[in-house]
Amino acid sequence: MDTQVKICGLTRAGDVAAAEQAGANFLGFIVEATSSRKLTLAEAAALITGVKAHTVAVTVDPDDALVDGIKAAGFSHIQLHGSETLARTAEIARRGLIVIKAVPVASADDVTLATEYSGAADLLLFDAKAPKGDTQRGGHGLTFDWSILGLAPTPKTFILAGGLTPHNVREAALKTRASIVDVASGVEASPGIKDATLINAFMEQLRG
Ligand SMILES: O=C(O)c1ccccc1N[C@@H]1O[C@H](COP(=O)(O)O)[C@@H](O)[C@H]1O
Repeated sequence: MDTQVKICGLTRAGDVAAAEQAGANFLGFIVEATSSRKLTLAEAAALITGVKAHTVAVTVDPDDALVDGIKAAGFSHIQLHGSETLARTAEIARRGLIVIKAVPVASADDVTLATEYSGAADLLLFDAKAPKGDTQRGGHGLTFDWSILGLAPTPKTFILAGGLTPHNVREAALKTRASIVDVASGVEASPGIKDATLINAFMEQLRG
């Protein structure tokens, strides 16, 4: 299976090395957001030095200064995991980063709505909805009903996130035909602290 992998919420150099060694294609860092995995931009920038995989700065409603800082720091991608409008997403894309727009999914309508972002963002990421009242916008380890993605047209290339683990990643990839699968909590010992054994198991299970 040639599904690509994004390992997200990295906070330590050793975990970055373990993810790269395991063959992750995208490495994600939560920047300046309400998160148990959050880093300052300077901390995240230090972690991507020498990294060969695509580097993703995960943000929630970033302002222009943060977007420009992320570009200047050398990240290839920015992930928008907040309430960015279509216009704001297009505006951010014009600032020169590859844009991933995250969309919470609970119904076919959410998928239909998400595809409106296809023209503005380079990639769509489907994630589970955050629990009500939780200020952290992602990384909850919650899955959503993957069959929903079959109820509305999806782009040919998209990212599947939300509660993926070594135990369910193969089934998720087969059922959704996602081009990229994304994991944060499913390969962790605790928030932001990855477990190399789980990272390797995730890759092995996906590859079958
Ligand atoms: O992980 C976080 O702390 C986070 C905070 C704010 C926005 C997004 C965040 N994470 C993203 O959520 C998905 C799903 O995480 P999980 O695998 O269910 O734990 C993750 O891949 C990040 O892109």
